[in-house]
Amino acid sequence: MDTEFLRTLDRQILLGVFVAFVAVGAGAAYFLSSSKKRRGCLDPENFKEFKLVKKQQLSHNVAKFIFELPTSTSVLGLPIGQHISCRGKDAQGEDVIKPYTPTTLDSDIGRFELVIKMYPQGRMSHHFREMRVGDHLAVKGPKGRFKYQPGQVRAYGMLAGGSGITPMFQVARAILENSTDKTKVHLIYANVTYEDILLREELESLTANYPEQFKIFYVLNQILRCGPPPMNKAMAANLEALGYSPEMQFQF
Ligand SMILES: Cc1cc2nc3c(=O)[nH]c(=O)nc-3n(C[C@H](O)[C@H](O)[C@H](O)COP(=O)(O)OP(=O)(O)OC[C@H]3O[C@@H](n4cnc5c(N)ncnc54)[C@H](O)[C@@H]3O)c2cc1C
Repeated sequence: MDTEFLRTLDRQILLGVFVAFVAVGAGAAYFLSSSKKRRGCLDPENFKEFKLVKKQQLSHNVAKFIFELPTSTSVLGLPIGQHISCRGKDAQGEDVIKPYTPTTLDSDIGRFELVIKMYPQGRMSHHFREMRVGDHLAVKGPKGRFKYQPGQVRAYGMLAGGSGITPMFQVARAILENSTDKTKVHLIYANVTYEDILLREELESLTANYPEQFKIFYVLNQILRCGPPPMNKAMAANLEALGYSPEMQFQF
């Protein structure tokens, strides 16, 4: 056989082997990095500390807390519809643990955010009020029974009051930002005053971006109720707990 032909063939084989190695290496690196990314930073058994890098006051009693993850490509690793347990100290210095739902998803890398409403007498509220940039928050998770599968239902009806909006926002965002998920979301969100509406801009931007899929109904000031007695009783108690005094409710 012609030696020139053989040399060309050798070069082609070598080039082929080299390209194959590069492709396999790149594939392995991608797989390792994405599986590492998917692993997340939470531990269901032990509290882990996350550094507060920004605290943004949104109103007199609501603030957004931004926590840093170990690297700029880390994800929290919280399944949709689940929450975390946060540990802090109350005004007496006693440990307190409460559930919170981040408003960020795993598509938000390197950080996670909490929007917290702080009540004057609240034990964990005290901890968040006192937190300063550079402090660490002890977090454990994931927690929760709700498991979301894209497209598992035709539509979700959601009922939220005050800070109860955070799990709804998390689920709604995950549905709407997934272009293959056509689930509709109808949210009724109750607050005492307009100023109390949490995540208002974020919710408005979801309604603007997904007008066919996401509908939100705000309820303010006065509630008109009608239903069977057990339902009326339960609604009255729940609404009062949300801050609607009996004068703000009317029962037909
Ligand atoms: C799954 C889940 C996710 C949650 N996610 C968030 C979140 O992302 N952001 C957030 O701010 N909260 C969230 N919460 C509520 C949170 O867990 C605490 O209940 C809240 O922060 C109050 O805790 P605290 O220790 O400060 O108050 P506590 O010491 O338990 O209560 C003290 C007083 O504060 C007032 N108070 C407490 N809670 C309420 C309330 N809901 N409405 C009106 N008055 C109240 C009452 O006067 C009460 O007597 C979530 C709750 C659940 C179950």
